[in-house]
Amino acid sequence: MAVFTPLSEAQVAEFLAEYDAGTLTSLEDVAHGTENSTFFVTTDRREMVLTLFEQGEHEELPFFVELLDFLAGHQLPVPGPLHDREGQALKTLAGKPALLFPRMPGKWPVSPNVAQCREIGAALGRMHAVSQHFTGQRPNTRDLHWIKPMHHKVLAYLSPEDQALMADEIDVCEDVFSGVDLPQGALHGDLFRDNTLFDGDRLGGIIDFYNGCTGDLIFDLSILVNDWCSNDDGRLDQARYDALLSAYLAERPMNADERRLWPSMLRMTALRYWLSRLLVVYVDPPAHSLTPKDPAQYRQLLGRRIEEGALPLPDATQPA
Ligand SMILES: Nc1ncnc2c1ncn2[C@@H]1O[C@H](COP(=O)(O)OP(=O)(O)O)[C@@H](O)[C@H]1O
Ligand SMILES: N[C@@H](CCOP(=O)(O)O)C(=O)O
Repeated sequence: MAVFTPLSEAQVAEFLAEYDAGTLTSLEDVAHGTENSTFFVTTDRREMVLTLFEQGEHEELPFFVELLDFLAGHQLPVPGPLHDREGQALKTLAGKPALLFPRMPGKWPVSPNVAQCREIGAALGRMHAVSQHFTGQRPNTRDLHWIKPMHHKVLAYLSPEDQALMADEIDVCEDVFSGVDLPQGALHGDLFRDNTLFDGDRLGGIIDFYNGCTGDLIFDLSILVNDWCSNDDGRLDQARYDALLSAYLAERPMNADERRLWPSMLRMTALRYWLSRLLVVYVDPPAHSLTPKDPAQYRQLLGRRIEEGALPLPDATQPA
């Protein structure tokens, strides 16, 4: 997808004059944004990314700014938004809410290797160790409170077996998670490979925090593991799984409840993406022409997590 709101160099030069970020030397549309208009902006001093918010909940943007400010302030590899000379990060450009970010190096890892899994596991562990102290609040908009009512919208499109699987999984989740208080903190909320940038095996940055929220830390970790450590057939790759989790646990050990509920959380977030992808395909397709992500991939992943059963966690004291 391309840019939805085109910008001229003159518009961006005038916008940049409000920051202490140098003089515009080049402006480039970013072709592969999916929801917002994104531009690479280069000045005589630095490289940046300009985002115009085209959709979504604009009233949520101050939360994302606060979260990114907090994480960047703790030296995590995230693009902390630039603030203008008045101290404002969230601005308006071409009538749209706008944020300017530092440009992080690298590209997203299509087939992540063990070293990259170790790196992202450690980064999320460090992020969660500090994000437990973040004081902002935004409830998780994709947890069981969302899954349960939304699943009714897709049942009609599923085979009888899949209808039963979805309903049974929701019952299992309600049963195992009820009455348990898992460690909380700020979450990325969608830490797929394509929301990271790697320069070789070095993590350049974690981007796209627009699913950011507060909630169960292992919700975030299980999204990461399902996407980064599954093979094409949905089975977990043991080496990537061990590397990612050992690195995470070395930064933020899990408590007993988290260890016990870990296999259930992997299943719940597989269900979450099976459902969100089904909703995109059948119920609420995007206005613009995007190829929807395949729900069947996460249906398969859920089946694999069920087959795998009580997955052991690696010992954080043993380097993978
Ligand atoms: N801070 C950044 N540094 C480098 N590249 C970025 C940064 N932010 C976004 N990008 C690039 O722009 C693309 C689109 O950004 P993203 O925030 O994911 O938009 P969308 O929500 O529209 O998909 C990303 O895939 C990435 O290539
Ligand atoms: N990474 C997701 C896409 C974003 O999901 P959403 O539910 O927050 O819209 C995927 O691979 O499905």
